[in-house]
Order: sequence, then C-alpha cells, then structure tokens
Amino acid sequence: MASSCFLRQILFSSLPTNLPSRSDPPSPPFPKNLSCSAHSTASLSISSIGRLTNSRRKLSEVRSMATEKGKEEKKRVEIFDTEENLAVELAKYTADLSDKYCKEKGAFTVVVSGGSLIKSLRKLVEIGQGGIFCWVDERVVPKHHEDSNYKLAYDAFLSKVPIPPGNVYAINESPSAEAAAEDYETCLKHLVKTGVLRVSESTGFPKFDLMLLGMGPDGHVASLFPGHGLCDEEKRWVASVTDSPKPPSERITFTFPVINSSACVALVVCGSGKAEAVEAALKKTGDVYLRVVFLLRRSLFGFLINRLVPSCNDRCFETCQCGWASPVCFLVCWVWFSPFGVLREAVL
Ligand SMILES: O=C1O[C@H](COP(=O)(O)O)[C@@H](O)[C@H](O)[C@H]1O
Repeated sequence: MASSCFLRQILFSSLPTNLPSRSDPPSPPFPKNLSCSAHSTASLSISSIGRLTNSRRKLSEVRSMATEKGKEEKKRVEIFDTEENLAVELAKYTADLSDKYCKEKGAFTVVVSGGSLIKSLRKLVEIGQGGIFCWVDERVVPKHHEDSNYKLAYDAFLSKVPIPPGNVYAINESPSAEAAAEDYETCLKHLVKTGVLRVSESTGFPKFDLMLLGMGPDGHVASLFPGHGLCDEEKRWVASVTDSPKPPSERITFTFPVINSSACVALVVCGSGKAEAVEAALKKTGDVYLRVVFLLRRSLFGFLINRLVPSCNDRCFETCQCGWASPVCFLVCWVWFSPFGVLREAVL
C-alpha cells in the first residue's frame, strides 16, 4: 500500500487540535517549480446513481462503476448520516484517487473551492509530494485576508501537512480581477506545458484529476453564479468576476468547460439552507435560476450529502429549518420529506 506520493493515512484521524485561528496570517507558499512530468490519458467517469448505504464504500467499488470514455455519464449521490462521516469518506475518496494518479503518472492534480467544503476536508492530515493544489475560484484579496480561499485552505489543512510549497498554486495578488484571471490562466498553461497538468483530448481544456467543489445556497459553484453570463463562457479557462452577488465582488473563477473536463468532480454539500438547490440539481428539469448546477451535472461525479440521523423523524425537518441548531440534522431534511423530493427517489 505504500506510495511515494499520496494523501494517505488520513482516515479516521481526528481534527488537529492545533489549528490556527483564521486571524493568524499564513506564510503563503507561492508556486514556482514543479518536477512531476508523467502523463496519463486514463479517465474516470462514474455511472450509477443510487443509494450508498455503507459509508466506507471502497474505491474498488467506485472504480467498478467507471465507464469508458464516450459512454453516458451519470451521477452518484452519496448521503451521510453526519458531517463527520462525510468528512471521513471524502478524505478516503481523495486519498484513493491520489494513490491511483500518483502511481499512474507521479502527480495528483486537485482543485479545491472555498467555503464550507474546506471544513469537510479536515481529515486530510497527510499530503505527500505528488499533490498539486489549485483553486477553482478565489477572491481578489491578499492571501492573508479573511476572505481569501487560499487562507481558508491554508489554515485548515495546507499548513498542517508536508506538501511542498511549490505544489500549491494560489492566485497571484493582483490589482484587478482581470489581471489575476489572466495570470492564473497563464499559470495553468505553464502546468500543461511542463506536463504536470493534462489536457482533455475531447475538449482541449485542462483535465484535473479531481475537483472538490462546494455549492452555495443559490446553487452557485466556484464563482459561477446563477444567471451570470460567465456560465456560458466557452473559450477562457479562467475568468474574472467584478460583480459577484456574494461579497467580495471581485473574484476569479474556472469556467465550466474546465470544471467539466476534470476526470472526477465531487460536489460536497452540507446544510439545510442548500436543500432546495440540491433538490433542483437532482431533478431532470428545474427552475432556470439554478442552471449553474445543471451545467455542472454534465460531468458531476457525485454529491456527498449528509442526511438525517436514523432517529430523526418528520419533526427533524422543522429542526433543520431553524438552521444549524442541531449539528446532526444537516441538509436534505426538506428534500427528504418533501412530497416532491427527488432525493427520496434517488436513494430509495
Ligand atoms: O463564495 C464562495 O462560495 C461557495 C459556496 O460556499 P459555502 O460556504 O456556501 O459552502 C464556494 O464553493 C466558493 O469557493 C466560494 O468562493
């Protein structure tokens, strides 16, 4: 099982007790040199949507669901009793993919978002030489700023693991969103040129091994917001946003062609406030305002969603509507009990 580069030994570990406070300024490693150069055209696309009853599903089972290129891609929904189980399984999933790609090509290119996803990545406590980290979106703020997605990840796990600083690709601090987006796209092109990052043969866009994404209550993914013209972007890899409806207004974001060219995408969603968006995402048709999620559906690997604890009953729905009062009554309660809830159809 030994691997020279991996995100292993992360399972069932506890949350580090020495996490710094968000106010601690990070000492940001900024990328320059990379040495990995191997290539692979292997791709995973997951078929089968259904119930996952065992939160310790092994990767071999996941792999058995992989389809060959060109076959219809479907999504898989995983539902967890608690956010803790979600975090453990997310770490295992990521570690297994890391092992696979590091063995195949000596590197594992992984992209993270900001937001609540980062907390659910806390089980990633050991990251080896092969992990290459990029951000699917970033706010145009200094790296030590509270709004920085880089700082969020740095404080939560990047500062805790022995990842080479040169493997961490934060955005360059730029005076404008446009300049930052251009710079980051150049950075991606450099990774492609040096053989660290593959390019999808079918789309011509960069093909990351894994994208770990969150989703906002409005259904936004990365900094692609429902109804925003950037959702239709077909050429650029990285785009600037100057009118984000969620502050801060200046951001950069990967475009959908890049996100959808990834080998694997995990959309990690927690919280009752996102139940409506989840329901819409799982429907075959839905309100146009959630079109962002539908765009992502094209290559979505799976949702990682936590659900009611077994002892919950219909009253739990009311609890969840109160917000975060009960830490175990996350998400999907509304979806689960809604007469229109497609999630129920998906998992039963
Ligand atoms: O602004 C952002 O929001 C989304 C969702 O965040 P969450 O806290 O609701 O999970 C996040 O995925 C994105 O990276 C971030 O820039």
